[in-house]
This record gives sequence, structure tokens and C-alpha cells, in this order.
Amino acid sequence: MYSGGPGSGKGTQCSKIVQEFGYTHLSAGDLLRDEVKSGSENGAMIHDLMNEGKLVASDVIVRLIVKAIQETDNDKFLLDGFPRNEDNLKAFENLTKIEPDFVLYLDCPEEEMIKRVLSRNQGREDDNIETIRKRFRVFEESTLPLVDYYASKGKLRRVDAARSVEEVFESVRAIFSSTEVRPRPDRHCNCFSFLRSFCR
Ligand SMILES: Nc1ncnc2c1ncn2[C@@H]1O[C@H](COP(=O)(O)OP(=O)(O)OP(=O)(O)O)[C@@H](O)[C@H]1O
Ligand SMILES: O=c1ccn([C@@H]2O[C@H](COP(=O)(O)O)[C@@H](O)[C@H]2O)c(=O)[nH]1
Ligand SMILES: [Mg+2]
Repeated sequence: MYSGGPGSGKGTQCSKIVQEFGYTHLSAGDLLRDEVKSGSENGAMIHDLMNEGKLVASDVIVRLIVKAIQETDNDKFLLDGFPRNEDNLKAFENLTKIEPDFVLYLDCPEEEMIKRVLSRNQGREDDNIETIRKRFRVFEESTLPLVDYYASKGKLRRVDAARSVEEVFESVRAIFSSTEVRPRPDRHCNCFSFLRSFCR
């Protein structure tokens, strides 16, 4: 699993892990954006919540993640930006019994994250200063407690994300290189969510 605030670099680092380590990248935010684009019955509700920087209900996002896991043959996957709160975590673990191997937390100062998001230019409707501020508050109130939870379980890997993409990746690569791969049938998860991490 990957965790980190908005703009900390989760998606950027996940792409590099995919290239170098052969993981499948599952971004919770991308799954929601795809659901909005598909015109599904939940699409309008998800769109409105995202534009307010709010979290969608756990059953909605967990259903999308489980479907994506089922659709990949890869037993190694990165879960980017999930879980966002304790309810997400319980809903996911109750349903899948999957626990992350570790959670990678991209630690970045708020002003640096704002600068990055405002210059991202990917056409995301929630990349405006008003929504970004709301996303930060949700991150601090709902997601950071999960970072502490994983730290207490010895599963947190904290990386200083206020460096260049390559410098951050040097640290990320070292973490992945030293991770023992558990054999199937267990599927492993590393969360970059909060950062932000991953699952296999
Ligand atoms: N280490 C870095 N230094 C400078 N810019 C970066 C760095 N990492 C990522 N970026 C840039 O910052 C922007 C946000 O990065 P990215 O989309 O990976 O963040 P994210 O954590 O996935 O954000 P979100 O939670 O909003 O999806 C992108 O334009 C990306 O190119
Ligand atoms: O588990 C999740 C993940 C995301 N959201 C909503 O999507 C946006 C964008 O997420 P990114 O990870 O930045 O792409 C987020 O602000 C939430 O509104 C969610 O509800 N649950
Ligand atoms: Mg992202």
C-alpha cells in the first residue's frame, strides 16, 4: 500500500515500481475516475464527492478494488491511495482477508504538495486550491491515523518525498529490494496509499 498526502508522488513512484519490479498498479482514485467516466449509476455521486474532496463510502471503493484485484493475473499489486480511513481498512480486510506486506508513506510538506498538484496539468477537476485544502484536511483527520496504526504494527516504511523523483525512488527501490516475496496463495499488498503502497 502507498500512502501520502495529495501530490506527494504516489502515482509517480508506483509507475516506477511497475517498471522495475513488475507489480500491477491499482490506484483507488483512478478506479473512481473510471467509474465516473463509465456513466454508472454511482457516477454522479462519486463525481460530486471527489470535487468536494470527500471520501466515497467504503462499500463503493472496496467493490471497485476487489474487482480490479480479481481482474489481474498478477499476484503482486500496489494499492495506491487506499485505505483512506479506518472504515475503509475494516471493510477491505473483512472482505478479502488481505493484509499489506508493508505500507509506504511518502512524507512531504503541505506547501510542496500544493505546488506539485497545482502544476500537475492532468485536467483533474479536484486540482484547484479550494478542493486541495479540503483533501489535505481529510488526509490529516482520516488517513494519518492509519499511518500511525501501521507504524504501531511495524509495517510502515516512511520515505522523505520532498526530494527529486529519482532521489525518492532510490529510497523506494531499497525498500522493495529488501522485501521478501511471500509465495502464493497469499496475495501481497503494498500500500502507497496513504501513500500510498502495494499488494501482491
Ligand atoms: N519528487 C517529486 N518532485 C517534484 N515533482 C514531483 C515529484 N513526484 C511527483 N511529482 C509531480 O507532482 C505531481 C503530483 O504527483 P503524483 O500525481 O504522483 O501525486 P499523487 O500522490 O499520486 O497525488 P494524488 O493523491 O493527488 O493522486 C505530478 O505532476 C508529478 O509529476
Ligand atoms: O479510497 C479512496 C480513494 C480516493 N477517493 C476520492 O478520490 C479523490 C482522489 O483520490 P487520489 O488518490 O488523489 O487520486 C479523493 O480526494 C477522494 O475524493 C476516495 O473517496 N476513496
Ligand atoms: Mg495519484
